[in-house]
Amino acid sequence: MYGSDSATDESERTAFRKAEKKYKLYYDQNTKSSKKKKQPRPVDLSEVIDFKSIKESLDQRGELPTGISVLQHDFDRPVFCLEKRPGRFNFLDGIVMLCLNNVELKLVVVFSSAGFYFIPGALSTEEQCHWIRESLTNFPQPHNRTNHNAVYGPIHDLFTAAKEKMVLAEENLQAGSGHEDDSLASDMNAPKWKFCEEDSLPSKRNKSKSTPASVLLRKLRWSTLGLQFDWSKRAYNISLPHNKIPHALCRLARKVAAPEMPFGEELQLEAAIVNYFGPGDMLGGHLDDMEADWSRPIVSMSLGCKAVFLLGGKSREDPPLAMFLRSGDIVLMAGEARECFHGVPRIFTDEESAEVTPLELQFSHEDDLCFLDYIKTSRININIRQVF
Ligand SMILES: O=C(O)CCC(=O)C(=O)O
Ligand SMILES: [Fe+2]
Repeated sequence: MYGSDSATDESERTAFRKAEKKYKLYYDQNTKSSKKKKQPRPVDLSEVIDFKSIKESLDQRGELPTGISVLQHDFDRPVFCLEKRPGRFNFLDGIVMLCLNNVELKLVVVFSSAGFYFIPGALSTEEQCHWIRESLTNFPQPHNRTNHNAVYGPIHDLFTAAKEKMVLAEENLQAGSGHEDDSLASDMNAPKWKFCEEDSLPSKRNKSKSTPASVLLRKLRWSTLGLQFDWSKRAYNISLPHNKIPHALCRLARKVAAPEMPFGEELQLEAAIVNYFGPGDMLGGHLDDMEADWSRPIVSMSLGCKAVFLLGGKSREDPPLAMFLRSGDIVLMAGEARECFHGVPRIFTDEESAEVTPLELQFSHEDDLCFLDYIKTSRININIRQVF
């Protein structure tokens, strides 16, 4: 899955790496005054596929760019589909079949899809807000693991603690007590962490050892739902305690995955990864290759700030296609597309490019300002998959 994307000399040279560097956020160093706010380096976005404007030109003029088709499907929005994946050889574009039908010889050209589908604006603003709330409050709760588990063990109620300006501080272990619900953290001497008010900490030294919940929230990079993934072994660990994927999420994923499922079969949604991106964060090129059957679809939804997504080919040498992902877009990667490198080199957190105005309006109630505060400069991705 992730992790193998260190910027070694070799990876610098691949077409995928070059595209990542093209879109990645860099700041201009040579601002004359050091007091001047550092400026993001301008990036050429002219080659980025924009499915929102493709949908507009389909709605208004019935036009579609070459290489992209629209699927008849019971989803109430158009489902776009790439006719071939990046890097695919031309002679494989169409498979020519000879059919013997009642003595008549027919020549049929079958265009197989690349297994990559894009539904722009699939989620309403209300649905987006629902999944943003869930991603920040319920999804990072134990038994679901997060990137913070490795250091702190399971953390409860991070979002509330951040809202209440709490700090996470080390607590002396009571004799015999251990981490209650983290089977990997079996070391009884491991420090235990607890949220408290900063002023309640007894000494300056304790204060310096504590971490504000708001910092931990900003550093939340992933949480996992359903079957838990053990990153150290790079495998699903079915013996770890886990919660079921919420029904509503399964229902949504099944509906989106339907065009890529054999007739009568239903996708079993067993695991999901929630990725959290702050300004400057990226997800390096990778394959999701830890599942038993790679051809099974992955359903992936975008929330919050706009991003650039790269879809490469089966080799990092294949030049990837870049496309915008906006809040409410859903992507389906199935069949061949499951074997393609992909990643997110850039999210846009500036007011103009983030395109989060509908979320701002929806989260305008006083009680929701904490969600708005987060999502204005963040992106969340939820991707759901069958493991076995
Ligand atoms: O953030 C995204 O849109 C992609 C996430 C992804 O590829 C993954 O988690 O495997
Ligand atoms: Fe992925």
